Amino acid sequence: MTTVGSYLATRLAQIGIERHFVVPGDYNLLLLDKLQEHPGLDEINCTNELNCSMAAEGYARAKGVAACVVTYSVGAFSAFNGIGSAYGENLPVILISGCPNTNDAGDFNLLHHTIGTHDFEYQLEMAKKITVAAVSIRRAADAPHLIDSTIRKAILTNKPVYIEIPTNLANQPCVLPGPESVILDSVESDPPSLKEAVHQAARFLSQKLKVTILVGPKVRSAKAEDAVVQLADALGCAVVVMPNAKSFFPETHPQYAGVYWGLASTMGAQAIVDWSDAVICIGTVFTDYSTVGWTALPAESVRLTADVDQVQFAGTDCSRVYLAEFLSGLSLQVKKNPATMVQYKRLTPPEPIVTPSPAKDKLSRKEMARQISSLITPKTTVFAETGDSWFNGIQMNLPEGARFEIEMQWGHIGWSIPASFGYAVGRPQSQVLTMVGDGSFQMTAQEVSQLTRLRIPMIIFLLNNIGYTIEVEIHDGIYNNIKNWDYAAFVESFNAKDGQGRGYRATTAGELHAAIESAKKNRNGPSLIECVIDRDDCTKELISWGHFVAAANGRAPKH
Ligand SMILES: Cc1ncc(Cn2nnc(CCOP(=O)(O)OP(=O)(O)O)c2C)c(N)n1
Ligand SMILES: [Mg+2]
Repeated sequence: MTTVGSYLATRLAQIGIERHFVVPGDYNLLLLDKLQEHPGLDEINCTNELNCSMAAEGYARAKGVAACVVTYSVGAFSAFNGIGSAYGENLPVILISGCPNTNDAGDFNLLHHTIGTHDFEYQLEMAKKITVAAVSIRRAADAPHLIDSTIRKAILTNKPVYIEIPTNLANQPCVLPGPESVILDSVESDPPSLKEAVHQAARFLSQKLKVTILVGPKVRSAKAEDAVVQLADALGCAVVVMPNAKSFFPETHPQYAGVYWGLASTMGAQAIVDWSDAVICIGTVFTDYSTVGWTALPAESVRLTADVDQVQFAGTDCSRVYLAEFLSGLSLQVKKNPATMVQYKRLTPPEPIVTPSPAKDKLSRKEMARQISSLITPKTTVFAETGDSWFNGIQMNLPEGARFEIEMQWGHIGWSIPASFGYAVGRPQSQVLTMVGDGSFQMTAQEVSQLTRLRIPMIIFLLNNIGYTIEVEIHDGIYNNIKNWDYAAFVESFNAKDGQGRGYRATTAGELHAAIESAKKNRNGPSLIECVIDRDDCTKELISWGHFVAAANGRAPKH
């Protein structure tokens, strides 16, 4: 026999979690003890539950799955925000919340950390809306089945789930876990559907002259990145990626043709998609933001959509066809069709060389982006926060192996600080560079203290343009003005006696260069470099993007 808490700990370790993110509360303390007792798990404290859930979201980007443990209501309500992000970003995060003693409902007790009624179901009902499975364990005997079935749903769907454990059950006895295959076994495509999908897709493509592959964000969660390369090699066509799929196809591949993001695209990418008579949309998600207010969306007639478990195009719709299997099967049936790659090379001039600014020059956005870009190595992971950081990041070229993380679906400003922290915990071998605006930073800044605590050598580029510039470009108003902070001093305030965090302020090209050289040497803690930029010195892509998003937001009511 084991206990409910130890059963959960075993399952979390079996799915690959080594660090779980927590904020303690009296409803989860016994559970935290049980998790910490497991030799394969180490808890990571966070400063609040919003950051805890975002750190788990970031850890899932690094490790494929994550868990965060919070207390009832006052903790879980904040954590729901990170769960929303995990849902939108296709990340299996397991939200675990303590909850009232199983006797309290029946005893008609009123309790702390509740809304002050006898209803203790509301949190579970809320969780059902933002997860693919939400369970409340009311008896120890039910724990094994509920835990296994809920965790399996997260693994199969790459979506978040919710498990609620009463404060008096974590230490109650239950049976030992069975084989891990019960939660980890993969699922295969339906063979006749797979065969039909591959056959019809090969036929559709054989009738096309100008084929392009468009890679979307779901290729990561579908574990299909290698299969995309296989299909690209078989076709020889141009391959473009959506902004939230940057780095999910190697930018050093000879057929890489850039980021397709309407007017915010990298050079030549939009033109080649517009020129194509077939666009293989792999794991794509077309939203108002990713289509620049619906101005960049390949026509239905040219789209062959290959989704996580479905293939759809003119006259064909096949379900239970898993993405990696479909792409690999298709790569064996298609013929070379390099037309779009030939055309891309013809219509795309070589990248303009950005010359370094003289050291004494006032720091410009362009010079900041140039210096950050030059830091990226195969071991780098770039985090780009909502804001002009998105547009700066999209334009940066990535060497083989470098990764790029963006939260375009949920778009919670401040995500990048806790998420990059969680990512760095999951992938300590990466050098994480985070680009975050001043407005976003102010949302979740205190999580930098955990980077100091764990001595994580992250470099944070804080783009200080004294305001919400991305909002300004959508629609301006006094609400886009924010209080300035002394960001360098703020970060060093977390050192207290023994921390090694460093803060720098760069107002010229030379100061930025010097700050970067110092930050590279600081291997015992985070380095934040505040880049002081003019409020209006933003990318031209943000200006165009903001215009079209504002137009989409402003469409007159139809009825
Ligand atoms: C939690 C949350 N609250 C409000 C918003 C709306 N929003 N989106 N972007 C912003 C401004 C971001 O400003 P910064 O981080 O300074 O970025 P830039 O100035 O554009 O570089 C807001 C206020 C949001 N995206 N997420
Ligand atoms: Mg700003």
